Amino acid sequence: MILELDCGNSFIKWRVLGSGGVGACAEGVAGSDVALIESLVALPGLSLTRCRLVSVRAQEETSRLAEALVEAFGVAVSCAASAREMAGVRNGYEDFERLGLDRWLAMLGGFKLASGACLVLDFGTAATADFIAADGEHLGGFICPGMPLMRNQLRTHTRRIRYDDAAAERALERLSPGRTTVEAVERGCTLMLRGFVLTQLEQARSYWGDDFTVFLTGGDADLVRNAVPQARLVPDLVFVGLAMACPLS
Ligand SMILES: Nc1ncnc2c1ncn2[C@@H]1O[C@H](COP(=O)(O)OP(=O)(O)OP(=O)(O)O)[C@@H](O)[C@H]1O
Ligand SMILES: CC(C)(CO)[C@@H](O)C(=O)NCCC(=O)O
Ligand SMILES: [K+]
Repeated sequence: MILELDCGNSFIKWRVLGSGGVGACAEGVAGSDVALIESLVALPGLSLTRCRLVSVRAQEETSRLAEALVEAFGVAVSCAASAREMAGVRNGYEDFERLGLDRWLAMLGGFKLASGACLVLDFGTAATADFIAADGEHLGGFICPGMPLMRNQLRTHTRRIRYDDAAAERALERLSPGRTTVEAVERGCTLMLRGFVLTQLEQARSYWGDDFTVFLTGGDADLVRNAVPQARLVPDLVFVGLAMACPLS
């Protein structure tokens, strides 16, 4: 069994691939290293042979997690690393090592699935967009605050914006102008994300006409889904790229 981890800024997304190969036999989202290991230990019949991970966290934090995994499960851990070029995609950053590894892997996965020009949109702690041309050249991308950051900035820097998660979820059943604070904030931030998406689409059309694939990924991809009906929602796009960047032979 192979353990795969996507260590984002807020959560660790994990899944265990069975020896048969197709599909995950377990998966989840953990808020910390300790919570991750607890969830894994609780899995009946877990017998890990390998582990591969991608992290956008600090080097020391990532090493600490890798060591904890070695200690808990005795597995070798392989970490995705930056590259100038891989699987036909050329990293477009001036300094290729500065490009977030989650973005890089999602790009590798997207380009493989599209076999052509693609726009990769990821909605996590940050919202990101990356443009990959049909010849594999990465034209660059954009980074904005994602839903959790927008919402928390408003909560932190105002006195009268306060509400709980359940109210936030209810508020998103519609996107008409809010008549309560929670509706106004949740719908307003959602429309910001949708506006971001529409602007990226315009830019992609100016490069490639209609000849490109849009990918949506990340925990908040559902919030913008209706704005791009033609998009492919691929929640595990980073994992698709992770398998390409860390093949386990
Ligand atoms: N099962 C889930 N567990 C945790 N968050 C979820 C889940 N489903 C949707 N979300 C939402 O996804 C968002 C977090 O996105 P995601 O997990 O893709 O990224 P992240 O780890 O926070 O950050 P990064 O962008 O660095 O990967 C949060 O706003 C959260 O509300
Ligand atoms: C932008 C995030 C936070 C998205 O998870 C991550 O990819 C990251 O930390 N990137 C480094 C900065 C960059 O990509 O330019
Ligand atoms: K991410």
